[in-house]
Amino acid sequence: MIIVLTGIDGSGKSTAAHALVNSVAAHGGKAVLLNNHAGRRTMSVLSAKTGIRLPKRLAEALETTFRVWNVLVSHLRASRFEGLVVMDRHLYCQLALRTTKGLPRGRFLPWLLKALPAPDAVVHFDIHPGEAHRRIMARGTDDETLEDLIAFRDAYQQLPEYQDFVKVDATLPPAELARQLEQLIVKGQQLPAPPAGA
Ligand SMILES: Cc1cn([C@H]2C[C@H](O)[C@@H](COP(=O)(O)OP(=O)(O)O)O2)c(=O)[nH]c1=O
Repeated sequence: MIIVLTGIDGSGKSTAAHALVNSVAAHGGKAVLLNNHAGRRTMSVLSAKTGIRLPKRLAEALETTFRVWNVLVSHLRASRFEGLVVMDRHLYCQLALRTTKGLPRGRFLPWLLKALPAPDAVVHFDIHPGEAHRRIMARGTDDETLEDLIAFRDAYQQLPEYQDFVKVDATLPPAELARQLEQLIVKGQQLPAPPAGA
């Protein structure tokens, strides 16, 4: 079973993904967490340190390359794993990021989404950008502006796939969020159909 977690930075995907995998393992189940990051945090830290800002298109092309590579490796690993696979981020995130940069979806990412095995569910962590921004500032490892987070949230909501995402309230206490995610897995058969073309 493959569960994909999406949502703007600071929405709590990584925290929930770790909690979910640990909880399944604690109950004797098999679960693995696969991270489909695009190197954005590393690039933003490098950019802040060096003062070098890559042109928008080049930065996006690099992110897409990292993202696609990680997604492909994750699906390869998932195909060899018997148990719950939790993917932290996926190609949907890149499609939303492209929108924030005024770029079209293009053909490649939608094609790849269709070609890859469909996740059993894409869970979207819904959060007010202001709260996500507060968390990112407290995390202190990277930097996102409130404006970028608002644009990212709006871009997710514009995705044609968004209507099929399973939305969860990301401001719930982590234990309650974990409980909801575990319920989703237990009731796997009752999950809504995966996003079209995913
Ligand atoms: C889930 C959660 C996370 N946090 C913190 C932990 C992290 O430092 C930060 C962001 O969480 P994180 O899980 O890293 O979010 P994402 O993977 O979506 O970027 O917020 C809270 O303060 N409260 C919460 O309820």
